[in-house]
Amino acid sequence: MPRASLDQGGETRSRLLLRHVVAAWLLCWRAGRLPAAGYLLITVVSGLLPAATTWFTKFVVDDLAAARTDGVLTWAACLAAVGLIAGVLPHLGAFLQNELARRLDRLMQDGLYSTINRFQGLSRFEDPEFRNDVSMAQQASGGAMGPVTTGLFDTARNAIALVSLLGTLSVLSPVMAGLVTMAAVPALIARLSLSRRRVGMLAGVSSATRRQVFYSLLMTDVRSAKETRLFGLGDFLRERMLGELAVVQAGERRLDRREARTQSLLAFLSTLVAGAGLLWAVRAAVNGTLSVGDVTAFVAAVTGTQSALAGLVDNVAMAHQALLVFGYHDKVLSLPDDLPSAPGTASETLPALRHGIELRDVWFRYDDSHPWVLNGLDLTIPKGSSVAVVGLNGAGKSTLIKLLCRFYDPTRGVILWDGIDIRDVPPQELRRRMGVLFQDYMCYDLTAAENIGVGALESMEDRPGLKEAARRADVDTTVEGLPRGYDTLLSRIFADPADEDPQSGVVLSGGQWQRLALARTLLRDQRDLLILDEPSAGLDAEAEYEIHHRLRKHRVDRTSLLVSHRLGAVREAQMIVVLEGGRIVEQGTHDELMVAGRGYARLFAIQAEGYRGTDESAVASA
Ligand SMILES: Nc1ncnc2c1ncn2[C@@H]1O[C@H](COP(=O)(O)OP(=O)(O)OP(=O)(O)O)[C@@H](O)[C@H]1O
Repeated sequence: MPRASLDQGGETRSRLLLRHVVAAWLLCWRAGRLPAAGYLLITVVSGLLPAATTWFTKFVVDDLAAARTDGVLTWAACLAAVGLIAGVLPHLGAFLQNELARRLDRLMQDGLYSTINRFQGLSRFEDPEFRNDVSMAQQASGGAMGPVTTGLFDTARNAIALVSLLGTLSVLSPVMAGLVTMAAVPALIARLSLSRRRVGMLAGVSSATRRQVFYSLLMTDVRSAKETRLFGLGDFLRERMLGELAVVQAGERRLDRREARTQSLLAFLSTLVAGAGLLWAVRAAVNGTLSVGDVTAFVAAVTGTQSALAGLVDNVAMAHQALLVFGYHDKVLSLPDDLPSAPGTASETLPALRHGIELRDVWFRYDDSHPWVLNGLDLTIPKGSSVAVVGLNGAGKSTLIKLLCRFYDPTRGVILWDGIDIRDVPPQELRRRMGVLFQDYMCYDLTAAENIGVGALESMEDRPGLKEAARRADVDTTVEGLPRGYDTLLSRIFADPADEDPQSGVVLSGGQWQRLALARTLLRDQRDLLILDEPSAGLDAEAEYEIHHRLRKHRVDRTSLLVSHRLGAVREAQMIVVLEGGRIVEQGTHDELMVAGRGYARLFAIQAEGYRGTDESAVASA
């Protein structure tokens, strides 16, 4: 089983666990001082109750046996009061416990997702180990964290109960106290080992769990529903999901079997010790060494001690397990930044672009085991110029954009912004200066206004600004025509079922979504660099012409980078760059490239011919 011990930076397992205990308690305290203090108080009082019950019972029984009537009622009243407290405290405790768990849950989720948001690159999100760690950390943020709060508090309560009961038992029989304690040691060791195995198993099946979720999402998500139905993938996906579930359950079953064996053995051992103790106590009472009250107290103390010890072992094991899971949360939270700046060079801000952006001998591959995607790329994008990048599928166009946005750092070479290495400024600073439309843009299940507004959160409430961006992307009339205009929810899955207006959730067409995504980008049009990756792929011919016409006007005097397979759309660019196999193979204006008569001219002729008809001679002549 992989990485159950979670040794980070060579730290020993016990030190790591101790650090997690301290971190969990501090977190718990931060989450809610009042419920934590209240629960702690209840824990201490509840811990003392079993011993108090034992002693008060002994006094009542002894007084009754000796026919002493003067104090017996007081002892009985004390016993009743203890019973009353014991009856009420668990409910109060449960409320505080739930409240604490809720607050802790919120704090942990906040921490986890703030950390995830802190990672500015994309590589971590493509790393299966990171995904597994996050999925384990998500478990720590949910209900599974209960044992760290309740487990640790309950451990304290059971420890208090145990100490007081052991005190009682050792007064009556030190040998028995030792025996009962010793019998708990193997139980503790076995349970700790089981909890370690369980977390190891959970981590080991984490990929299978993620795949199981993936298959089940494919069966329920509206976006995949078309293909799953058209291709009849339902049974295929269901079987795959069940296959992954079987892997997860096989791991659980193996562990449950081992747990059942171990627990039965331990239960047998503790019953044996209790039975032997009972025989000894009854014999001692017959011999007159113990009173009747002593026997009652002895039996109660043995049972109480055993159950407190079992509870303690249980709590320690559960807390141990939860702490191991918490370790993943801690691990994710302590991950360093994924795109660190070179030491001593970092600058907090990036000035506005004055001269241009230069890619100097940029080499890039997604992973050491992957082939090179960019092979020593040299490209200058002068300020105020419009540059177009064209090339066949897989040539590296989108990768180039991802590098410009600093989602990855070049494996070799540099990208300079007015001579500043972009690795020396925070990625957020760089992105603040850009407007980008990705090829695989997002369609948010939000309102139309929000779908545009997410492009620049500070403009979310600026309705005229949103409308202007929509107008430039030629989508304002479409949005105005929606049942609730800009406030129409662009999703049917989150529409309120109680809402009587059947139009409250609307689904846009592919081209309308694309224009909305373009509006989102144009909301940032005052930024220094505008990047458009296939901005018109989903548009009809008329709309494409219209959008490109608008964009051309819009890009005048703005620094822009346009990626498109439609060569008619890029011909106005001041510089066209042809990428092939991660290298620039041609560069120039449309006219220059046509005169050169190489790959660009050939592709242009093929596309032009496609629009004109099938006159092969035109293609051949190009
Ligand atoms: N996240 C990734 N991890 C690993 N390889 C990737 C990743 N993204 C892209 N690639 C690989 O990098 C190469 C270039 O991909 P890229 O998306 O940059 O091409 P493109 O020129 O934009 O293609 P298209 O015209 O099809 O959009 C491809 O071989 C692709 O398989």
